[in-house]
Amino acid sequence: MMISAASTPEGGASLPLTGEVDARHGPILYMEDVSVSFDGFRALNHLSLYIDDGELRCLIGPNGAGKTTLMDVITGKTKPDSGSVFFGQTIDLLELDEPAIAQAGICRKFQKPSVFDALTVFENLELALKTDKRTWPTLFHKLNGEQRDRIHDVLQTIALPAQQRQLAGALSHGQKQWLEIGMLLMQDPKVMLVDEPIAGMTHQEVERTAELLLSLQGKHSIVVVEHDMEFVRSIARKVTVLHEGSVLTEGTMDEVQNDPRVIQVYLGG
Ligand SMILES: Nc1ncnc2c1ncn2[C@@H]1O[C@H](COP(=O)(O)OP(=O)(O)OP(=O)(O)O)[C@@H](O)[C@H]1O
Repeated sequence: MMISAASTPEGGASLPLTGEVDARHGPILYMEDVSVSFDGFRALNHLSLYIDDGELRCLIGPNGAGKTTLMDVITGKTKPDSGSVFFGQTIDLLELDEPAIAQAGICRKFQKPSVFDALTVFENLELALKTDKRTWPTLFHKLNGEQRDRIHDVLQTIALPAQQRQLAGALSHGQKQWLEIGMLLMQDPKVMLVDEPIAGMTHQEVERTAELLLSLQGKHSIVVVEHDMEFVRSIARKVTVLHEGSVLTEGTMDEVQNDPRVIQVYLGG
């Protein structure tokens, strides 16, 4: 879970603060001409991608298209062979390690929820507060009013105020996913990368997740990787289709679904 990485930045390096990201004259996040090879296999092939400040972007593509590798490059897990990756206009992500990138305001939600089952919903959010954990050794530190308000705001956003005293382990699968999104929100990220958020959810949970992600756009820039086309249609403004490590096309869901190249890639024909 990126929360732990974000909350334990390696000391020493001067880390850019979230508020300093400069997206005034362009995208909040961009990758240009990025290539990644694994043992000679090109997982990303001269890929360029631009994400606007506050947008909700969906990323689709067949298995092996490079979606996970793209996320890994943005979060610093994988360093590309070539190309550039910038956060705002000034922060070169290739110069930062994973904890520094998380600290700068880019967080990632993996497919499987990883909340602390033995803690309450409230305590999970409390743990995720953007504080320096090196000077905060216990859970039972006294929250100030602002921190309490922040937790209550996030509880409202993820629609779990009624469950705040419940153990996270007793939540449904969907509720655990929302709690983990809430834990990321506690860090007030600029960019959230969300990997297959609805896998294993009930129909009702899927609808609620769509509402949640839609409510976050504008305040955060969100990149969602998802295979479920119906879900993508329900949230997408702009869809990027990856194929063989490159952007095949971008546009509205209707545009990409009617694109013969996309049809061919998905049908394999
Ligand atoms: N660490 C690695 N070593 C070798 N090959 C890798 C590695 N990581 C990814 N690949 C290969 O790179 C290609 C792109 O993989 P990636 O996981 O990014 O695709 P994806 O679009 O996320 O696929 P899926 O939808 O199946 O998750 C695949 O062919 C994969 O086998």
